[in-house]
Amino acid sequence: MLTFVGLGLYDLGDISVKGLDYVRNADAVYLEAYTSRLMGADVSEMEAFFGKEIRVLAREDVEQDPHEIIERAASGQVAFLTGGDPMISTTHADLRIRAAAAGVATSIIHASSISSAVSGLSGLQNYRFGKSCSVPFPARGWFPTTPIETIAKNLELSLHTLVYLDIQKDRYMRIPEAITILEEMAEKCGIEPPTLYVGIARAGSENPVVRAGTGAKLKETDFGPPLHVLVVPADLHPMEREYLEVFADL
Ligand SMILES: C[S@@+](CC[C@H](N)C(=O)[O-])C[C@H]1O[C@@H](n2cnc3c(N)ncnc32)[C@H](O)[C@@H]1O
Repeated sequence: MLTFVGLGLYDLGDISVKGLDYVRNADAVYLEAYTSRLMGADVSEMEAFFGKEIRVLAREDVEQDPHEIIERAASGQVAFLTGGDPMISTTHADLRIRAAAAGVATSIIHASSISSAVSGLSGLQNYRFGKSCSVPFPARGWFPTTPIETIAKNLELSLHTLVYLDIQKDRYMRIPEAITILEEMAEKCGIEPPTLYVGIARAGSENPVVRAGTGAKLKETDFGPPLHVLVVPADLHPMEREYLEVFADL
């Protein structure tokens, strides 16, 4: 059995009781740490908490060569851990399909996700979000503008945009850098940059920071350590505005 287990948003207290029980009884435990990270616990703390050795997976281990995971799941109980909910904004649908094709049973143990936490922290209504996008760290000769195009299309439809920020081996994109990149993308595409953002840091922790305002204001705001995420809101419903005034310093 291959079970996708969500770790939730921030630390070891965020896994469900069902998830914890499964991991503690698993024959093998893998951790996918490239689409999201549990910033409030490192791998050795997780190993001590679960009482299991954990193998940390690189993107290639999952997307190109998942045979080991599937083989072990064919003969035992395998836990595949992911930050947040395991099936939100990740590529794990492919792994589940491959396991099913190999005749291996699969299941999902869900957990809290950044995609729902943003609504609670910002007051922006869940049903008003359009397509989400991700801002990658620019690389030499590579500067895609799809994120700002997605935001522009959502704004035309009066929909909010959830903007995920890039995670690389040892670096995490932060809100001020993401806003600067979005502004450069807007200039490159000849469109107006967004006039309002909501920045959220460390959702799920005891001290998440949530601030709403212009790009200039948020670039000057100290959001503290990662993970960070952004929302570009469309026109605000009066209740959404009031919530941002009360809880996000709008
Ligand atoms: C691709 S998404 C993966 C989402 C994850 N599977 C989930 O359900 O929460 C990862 C991105 O979401 C954002 N993110 C995830 N957890 C976060 C948190 N606790 N606080 C702020 N941003 C977070 C970051 O921008 C991060 O790069």
